[in-house]
Amino acid sequence: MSDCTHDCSSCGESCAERQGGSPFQIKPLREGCRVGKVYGVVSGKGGVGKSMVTSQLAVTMQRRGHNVAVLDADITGPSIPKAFGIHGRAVATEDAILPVITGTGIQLMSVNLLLEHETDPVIWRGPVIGGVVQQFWGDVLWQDVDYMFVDMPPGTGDVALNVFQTLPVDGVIIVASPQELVSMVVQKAVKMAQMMNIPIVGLVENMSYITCPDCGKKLYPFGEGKTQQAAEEYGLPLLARMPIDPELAHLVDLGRIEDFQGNWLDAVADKL
Ligand SMILES: Nc1ncnc2c1ncn2[C@@H]1O[C@H](COP(=O)(O)OP(=O)(O)OP(=O)(O)O)[C@@H](O)[C@H]1O
Repeated sequence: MSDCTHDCSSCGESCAERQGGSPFQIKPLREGCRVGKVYGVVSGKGGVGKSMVTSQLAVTMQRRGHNVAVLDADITGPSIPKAFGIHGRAVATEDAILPVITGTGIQLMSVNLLLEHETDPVIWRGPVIGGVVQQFWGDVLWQDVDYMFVDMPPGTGDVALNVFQTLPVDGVIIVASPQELVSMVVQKAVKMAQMMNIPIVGLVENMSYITCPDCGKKLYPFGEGKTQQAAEEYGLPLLARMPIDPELAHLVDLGRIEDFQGNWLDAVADKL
């Protein structure tokens, strides 16, 4: 264990002297609730399209006839409700919270659905964020979910670690930009999952190329060809390559991710 500061509120260790109990216990689900498989969507750093991939995967699996839920564990940067056009607040019973249901029937929970104003910042430490995610798991009335996708906090720090240890994650999907795939940042995310014994489903490369709207030619602004090799070095399958798609960005801005038409994530869905 690293040097103890005796400040349990900012510490991720689960030692014997810990005050306030371990932050790493997985709560049981509410009576009558069911969640099948839980997949975390992770990235080595922020802004690479993790939320985009989480919501697209949810939509893809829902279209295949499964019951799907999204747990937005990116507590300090929640963007899932906006992608689905949801701006209201979740409804609570006396001792539980109801997930918000999207237009196509996906169950959602995000801190943004509980804040008075969705622009309010969330300034909490890692273990507190882990506690909120624990409540999202144990206090939300998830109804007969086949697949739950978790938008994880970016990076491999304290917050991500706490969230990993509060959810029964069956596997992770790692999202990276082409530059990231050939850098150490992705290696850190891969190693974190391996150290926590969480299976890695595969890699999704986002913002791989742009298709010229005039001639249809694929342009690779960050270079082509190195990422497959990088994936092989990690011993992981590169399951999808998503282009930079202005139409997709526009749909997210309009809150209409459920209308997207691309099938880039089919290989990921097949593997799940
Ligand atoms: N393939 C894409 N084509 C067009 N726009 C994209 C694509 N991927 C992501 N974007 C846009 O880039 C921005 C960042 O994406 P997103 O929020 O999914 O990243 P993130 O990794 O979840 O970031 P953070 O971890 O910081 O929350 C969003 O505005 C999103 O709509």
